[in-house]
Amino acid sequence: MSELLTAAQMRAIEQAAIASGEVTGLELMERAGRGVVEAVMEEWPELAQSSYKAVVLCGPGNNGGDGFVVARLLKQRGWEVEVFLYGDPDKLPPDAKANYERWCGMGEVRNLSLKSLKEATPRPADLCVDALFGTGLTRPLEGELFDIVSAISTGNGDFFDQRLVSIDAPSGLCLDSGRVLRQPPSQAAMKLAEISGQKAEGPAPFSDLFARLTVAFDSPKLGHYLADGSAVCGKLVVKDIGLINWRCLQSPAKANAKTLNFIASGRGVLRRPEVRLVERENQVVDLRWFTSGLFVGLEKFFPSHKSHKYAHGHALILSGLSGRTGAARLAARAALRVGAGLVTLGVPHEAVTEVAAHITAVMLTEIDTPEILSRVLTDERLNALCIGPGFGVVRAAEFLPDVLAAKRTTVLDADALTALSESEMGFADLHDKCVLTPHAGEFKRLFPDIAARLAEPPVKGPAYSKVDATREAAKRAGCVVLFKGPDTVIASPNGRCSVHAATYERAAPWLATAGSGDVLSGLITGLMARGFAPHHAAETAAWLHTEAARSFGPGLIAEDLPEELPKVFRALGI
Ligand SMILES: NC(=O)C1=CN([C@@H]2O[C@H](COP(=O)(O)OP(=O)(O)OC[C@H]3O[C@@H](n4cnc5c(N)ncnc54)[C@H](O)[C@@H]3O)[C@@H](O)[C@H]2O)[C@@H](O)CC1
Ligand SMILES: [K+]
Repeated sequence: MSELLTAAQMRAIEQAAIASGEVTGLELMERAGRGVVEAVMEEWPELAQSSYKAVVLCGPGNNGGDGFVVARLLKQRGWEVEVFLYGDPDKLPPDAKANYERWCGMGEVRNLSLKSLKEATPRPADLCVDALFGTGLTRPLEGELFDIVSAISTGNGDFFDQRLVSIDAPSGLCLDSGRVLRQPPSQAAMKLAEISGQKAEGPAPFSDLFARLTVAFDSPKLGHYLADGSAVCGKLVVKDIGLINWRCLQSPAKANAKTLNFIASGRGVLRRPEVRLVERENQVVDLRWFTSGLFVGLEKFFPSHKSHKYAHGHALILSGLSGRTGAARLAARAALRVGAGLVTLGVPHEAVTEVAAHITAVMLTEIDTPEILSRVLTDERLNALCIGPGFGVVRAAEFLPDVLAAKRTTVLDADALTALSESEMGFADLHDKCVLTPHAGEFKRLFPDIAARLAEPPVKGPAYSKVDATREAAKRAGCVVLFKGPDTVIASPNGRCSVHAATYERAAPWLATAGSGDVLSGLITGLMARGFAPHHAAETAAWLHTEAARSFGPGLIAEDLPEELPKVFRALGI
């Protein structure tokens, strides 16, 4: 299981390990540099066959220190290595300084400028190592540094031949938010923005693919997955630097006083991960648990139905008016495929014929008014609800009070979210068994101030992130919020948070197709019917949704997603 760390958490872990006497900072830096060289040779095996030319750009902190280690290790392999330093060598932190000095015994260090870089690369280098900034980036790049980083971004390969490896992060990327820090806007840009009514933004050194390979240490950071992170990192490799086992083995009995203080301060080293990456490993375990029938919770409500279909729950999906019933039918099909025991569509009278013509395993009940819904919900076996897909905003506003009063596990999506944002009732009636599934536009309508903060250009680090925004939203709403995107963030009011990334090797751009969101809602509803807690259901649904899309491949339409699930389950061995 991966936990996604903030830069401060990573720093705190390193400091605690060093303070405990487990390892020195110098040794950690050596392991980091070794990890980078290893990752480079794994990514480009042709580079391991002979010796080549590298340019290494070192920054003023420990990221630069890693760069000096990489330079030394490549030189020891017989490479021609040109090293550049941005900043004053006398001001380097101690471990970086030690590695600077070791390198000085092997080769020259040039002052980093566009001119010196051009002079040193009459022919492009085979590898460029970006060791300018990592977790210590606090402000946007400026001046010549800005120009250099813009110039080296992949595609601008005057100085090197395509292979750009970034140590820890593409320099300029905020590792807490996945956003590339921008300079404050110029006066002219502000004036222009004022006229066009848009937000003024200063320049960023890059905004799309930067590195071909990014090598991080210990654990991935939030910024590797959120926002632009995955686009600018290229491929992400995380190398162990020996701290994971140390963290696992730490127990209060073994830890020394400094570590104990650290644990007590609760800064995230030894306690449960604060943000987890939703991955195959943890979802497979969870899925086995649910298909084995050992789920908890429902038995206590339906003791006599333990091995009956009711033991797998009964989901009620509310349908829109005729001509708009497709969305709810998609959701219902997904709920059934993901294993809800029974799924019923609640359909308005005038759409009954339309819906009945399309369904077989899904059941149908007529629900025309909120009063009828309340009557239907006197059947306590209906344990999960979904309202919103194709439902109509006005109807959603009428139904919402009764839906929420029923206090079932409930997914609110699409029109239900718009109705919620327009209604006077605010978030007071939501309860902790609700899941809101907004995309960016719906999120903005529901939480305009939070969305505005997230839209502010990131001019200093750590920048406000989608994790910050979703956590704030979940706290305000008092329920789980799943904020959609290629970087989906799921947060609970207690701060529990997960990131599901359909990026890097899990990218499935064809998932952005009409009706795909309705399927996601159905999956969450179905899993909640089966007894999954809301946060867990949202995580697992997001993962299965992408997995089904990846399994099907390009050409996918929303209808294919539920039908692909059996294949996904089979591939998982369940
Ligand atoms: N601390 C440790 O023990 C380890 C650190 N490691 C490396 O160390 C890195 C973190 O090192 P640091 O905390 O020194 O941070 P960085 O090396 O990322 O950068 C910090 C320095 O950059 C300056 N700076 C920040 N933003 C700037 C900007 N826009 N323009 C100009 N200067 C700017 C800061 O004032 C500071 O001097 C990690 O990313 C990783 O690569 C690894 O060696 C593993 C071990
Ligand atoms: K870097």
